[in-house]
Amino acid sequence: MTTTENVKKVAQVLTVAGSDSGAGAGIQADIKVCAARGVYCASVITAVTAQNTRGVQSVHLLPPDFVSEQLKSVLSDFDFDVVKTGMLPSPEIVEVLLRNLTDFPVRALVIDPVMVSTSGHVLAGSSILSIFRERLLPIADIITPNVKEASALLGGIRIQTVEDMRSAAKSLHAMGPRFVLVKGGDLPDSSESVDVYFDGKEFHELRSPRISTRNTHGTGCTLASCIAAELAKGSSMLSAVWVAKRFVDDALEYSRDIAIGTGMQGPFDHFFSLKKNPQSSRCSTFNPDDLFLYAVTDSRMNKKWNRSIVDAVKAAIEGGSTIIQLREKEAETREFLEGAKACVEICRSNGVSLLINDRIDIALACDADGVHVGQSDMPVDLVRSLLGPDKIIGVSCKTPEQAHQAWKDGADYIGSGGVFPTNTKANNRTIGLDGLKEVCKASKLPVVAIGGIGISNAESVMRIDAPNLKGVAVVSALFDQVCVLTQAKKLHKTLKESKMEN
Ligand SMILES: Nc1ncnc2c1ncn2[C@@H]1O[C@H](COP(=O)(O)OP(=O)(O)OP(=O)(O)O)[C@@H](O)[C@H]1O
Ligand SMILES: Cc1ncc(CO)c(N)n1
Ligand SMILES: [Mg+2]
Repeated sequence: MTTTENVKKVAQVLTVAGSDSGAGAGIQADIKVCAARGVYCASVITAVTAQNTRGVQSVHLLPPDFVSEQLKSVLSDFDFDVVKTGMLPSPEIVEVLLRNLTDFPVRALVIDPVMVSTSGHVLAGSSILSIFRERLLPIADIITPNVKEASALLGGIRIQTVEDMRSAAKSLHAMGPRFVLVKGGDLPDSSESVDVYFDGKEFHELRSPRISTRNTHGTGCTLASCIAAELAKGSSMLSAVWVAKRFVDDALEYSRDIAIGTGMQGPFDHFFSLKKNPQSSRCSTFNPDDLFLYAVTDSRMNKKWNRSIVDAVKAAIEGGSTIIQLREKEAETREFLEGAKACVEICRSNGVSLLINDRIDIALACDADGVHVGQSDMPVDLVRSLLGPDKIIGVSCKTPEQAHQAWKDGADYIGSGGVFPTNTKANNRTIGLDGLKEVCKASKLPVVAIGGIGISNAESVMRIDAPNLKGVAVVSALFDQVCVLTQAKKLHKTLKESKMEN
């Protein structure tokens, strides 16, 4: 027994699912995901499968009474934030789950309606459909069917396009869950992996390039468990879904070429973040491609155009900005913090990272994704020790020496400029395209160009032919304008066109 003093609450998930002896999917995947996301995971087993990378050889259902015993044991003892379900192989097992959830109400319920394994083996047959539709879906916070499962729940309709996925999500929402995510991992002929999210009013399409790998066994279980873990830590639903999508994406990318088992469907590594950068055991989720269209806010410009920081950020994101930096040189701390918190919420719901210029204290207080510092701000190694391994740190560099130091100190990217003269920063030396090229050549880190860049000259910057130049950062080109949205869209288009030419 513990006293109520000095107790530390740990986010807790309960997974109710089947065991996969190959450990790529099912209970084993769920526990690994939660551990990787810093969340405790208890497990109630509904069935045991004899399964490997070649397929499912055999399935053994646990007696419903024994599933009920397990549920009672943990639900009466633990304080779960979220219950997540995977394989629920019979109506009797769904029935005991429903009964236990009535006896021990939970805060959030994530339902992954597992029916068929990727290898084609039936894990839960059509006998579960009516109890799912009538009793389980109506109490779910989110359901995460793949296209085949969505089709089965809707009586066998055809789902072959993103448009079909949107209408399926809408029909499934009408069955009662608060949110629906139809996963498109198995959609035929697509260069992208697209999931469709519907909240009852709005749709979001979560897109990522399809990763070419055999190691996709367990993507569905992983996605749903990661959503559950993020919800348990207090995320909003859309932000949990985005984090989960990125987690699967990063895990697949990291595990693209690993070889476990001899079959067609290998497992992937859920602990990629511990291994990505062994020297420093960093587990950054930073994606250098996010530097593509980097929007930097400016308090003076917002004042001039009578715009709140929140409106500025919303418009920049809607126009295609891929990362946001708040640079509020003149704002009072209290006001800046309030604005920053609101912007963090907006950015999270859109899967866009938010950085704070210079102010480590604000970044910590609003739980921003990272900071950007200049050469005369706090040194990068000290920033890293204050922010910890997960946050993004960018640093401004004008010379190859500074670029090398930034890498040694543990920065994630470099902002290099001013490339062209600018009014935003007084007395700032311009390094020109040649200076930018030199920094890129010397840098082991990804680089974003900054300083006087806009629609008219963005192409010349992107053409310097440096593989680590990932994009441009802009201030006036977006925010010293009548319409931020229009300018962001135009600049995004220009950048995309120049990228395709390269
Ligand atoms: N090759 C891939 N590249 C990138 N993302 C992928 C790929 N395959 C699946 N995903 C993503 O993985 C997540 C799970 O989707 P998927 O449609 O594969 O679920 P599932 O069929 O339930 O998976 P499972 O194999 O566990 O049954 C989705 O976010 C999907 O977009
Ligand atoms: C036990 C189990 N649950 C879920 C899936 C779906 O990936 C699987 N293959 N095995
Ligand atoms: Mg699945």
